[in-house]
Amino acid sequence: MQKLNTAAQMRQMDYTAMHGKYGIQPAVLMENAGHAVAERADEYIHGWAGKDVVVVCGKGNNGGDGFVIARHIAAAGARAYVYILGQAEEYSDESQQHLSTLQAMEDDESCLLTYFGGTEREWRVLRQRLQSCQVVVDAMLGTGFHGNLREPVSSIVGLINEIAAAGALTVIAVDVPTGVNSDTGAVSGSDEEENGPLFADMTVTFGALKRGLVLYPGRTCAGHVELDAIGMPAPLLVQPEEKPAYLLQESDIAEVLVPRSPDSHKGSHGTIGIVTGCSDMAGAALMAAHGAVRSGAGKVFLRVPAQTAPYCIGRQPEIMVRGVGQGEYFTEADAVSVLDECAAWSVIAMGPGMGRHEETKAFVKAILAHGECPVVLDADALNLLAGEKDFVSSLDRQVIMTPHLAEFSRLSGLSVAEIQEDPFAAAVQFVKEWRVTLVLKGAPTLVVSAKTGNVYVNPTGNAGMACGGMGDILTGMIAAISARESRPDICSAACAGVYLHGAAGDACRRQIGSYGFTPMEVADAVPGVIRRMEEEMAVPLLQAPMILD
Ligand SMILES: NC(=O)C1=CN([C@@H]2O[C@H](COP(=O)(O)OP(=O)(O)OC[C@H]3O[C@@H](n4cnc5c(N)ncnc54)[C@H](O)[C@@H]3O)[C@@H](O)[C@H]2O)[C@@H](O)CC1
Ligand SMILES: [K+]
Repeated sequence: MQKLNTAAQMRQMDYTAMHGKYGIQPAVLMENAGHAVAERADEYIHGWAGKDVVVVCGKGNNGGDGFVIARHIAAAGARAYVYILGQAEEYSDESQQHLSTLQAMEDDESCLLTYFGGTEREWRVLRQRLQSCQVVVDAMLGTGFHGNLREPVSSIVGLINEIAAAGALTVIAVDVPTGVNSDTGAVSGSDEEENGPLFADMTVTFGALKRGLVLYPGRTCAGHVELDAIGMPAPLLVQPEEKPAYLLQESDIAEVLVPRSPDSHKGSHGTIGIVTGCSDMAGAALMAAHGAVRSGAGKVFLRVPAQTAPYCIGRQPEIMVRGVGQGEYFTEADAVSVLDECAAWSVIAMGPGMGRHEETKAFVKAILAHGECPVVLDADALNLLAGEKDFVSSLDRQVIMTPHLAEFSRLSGLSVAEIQEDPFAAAVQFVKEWRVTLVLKGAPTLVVSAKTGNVYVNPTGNAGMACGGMGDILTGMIAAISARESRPDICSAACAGVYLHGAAGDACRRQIGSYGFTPMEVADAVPGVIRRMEEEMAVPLLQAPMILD
């Protein structure tokens, strides 16, 4: 797992490294940061030697990193044109130290400094330099940026974007691309185009990933992201933050998908009860069930309203379908027969294609109020439960809710814009109030643990998955994974489901293309993704065969 830090958490980490017990000199940390960018970008740009490079240095410590970078790339054979946006005396001590080293190199043709005052001539020369150079290093603003870009940074960003879009200019961002809020991924100038963020090809970030690099729209500005520890003491790199957030990695998923016991039987791998559907949405119920089957469920029972059953029976032989009651949708009276059998189930999933009838709400509440096994709630079950915070938060069972943005808006009472402004904060607050594990589906999907409040961000998935039915598959997958033999923690099951679902979507995109792969194809790709993980990772997910041929 990779930590996803805020600017405040980074400031604290930097402060502890420098002024706490570790006592690293500020100029050394900055040296390491600048050196890391020069080193890591070297391969990306195919070597600094012989290249003309514009390094734009802002007034803060991000600019100080730029001074270090200029020295290193000059030593590697580049010619560095350094544009300095602050006055020497405005800089921090460590930045001034690195600036004076650069100033001492001024006689050397490899490093040319310009204190940028914004005269007409300076703008003209900057434009010409950007047009004729091969690489630009963005050391304007890092974690200190907030709000909308001010001049002259705003126009410099516009100029770089314009020239990079037109030609062969590679943009390397230092820590965070200028104009991206490192906490929320919000970008400058959402309303005024001329004030927008910098679009980098590569970002080298320091100490920990920043949330703004994985949340949209910031993520689209960052390009290829590399993380460098810049010599931070190891305990600081791994120590949990106060409100932790993490980016999921494949190795985290392997911990959930442990090997199947060789003597296991279908009962060991979970009995999944999918209770959902209504007459005009039988497909959603079937897709949820198929998601469970393809995730390795031992047994999958599908319970649908009686009039939906004819559309489901016989469609997929491994799914055991039964119609409940007599109607087109579930009503409270139907709950008795489901409650009778669900004592034997490992998990219940409800919601896909269930419809929003008031009588169905009473049904959902009756099922939730009785029994102990975990429940996965999606789609219409969520729509029906909007406004039922007190009921849900008082339930004595583990609940996973998997809303997309619009469903989450209905549930939380926040507008979509309010959620997008700071999705981490909205998701964490919701979990605190509703006492459920939350899977907030989107780009990217966030998982928030009911137990700890920790946030996990999923890196897999693609825009080809933005179509009806994908969420239904995910519901079945999470249900099946939570019922595995290893009985993973409910949040781990949600994370594994989300990660595998996205990875299966990525496999479909590679094989079929970005348009037109189906939810069923994504489910069908899941076993292959697990097999690939088994082959590529050190952790075996399946037992070695007893007879080798
Ligand atoms: N010791 C440390 O704290 C270290 C910091 N490092 C670098 O320092 C950066 C953080 O430094 P700072 O806290 O000085 O912050 P920045 O350098 O990111 O930005 C601070 C400057 O940005 C200006 N600013 C803020 N919002 C603006 C806007 N909307 N338009 C125009 N200007 C705006 C402020 O007035 C201030 O001058 C990190 O991103 C990283 O690159 C690294 O050198 C590693 C060590
Ligand atoms: K930057």
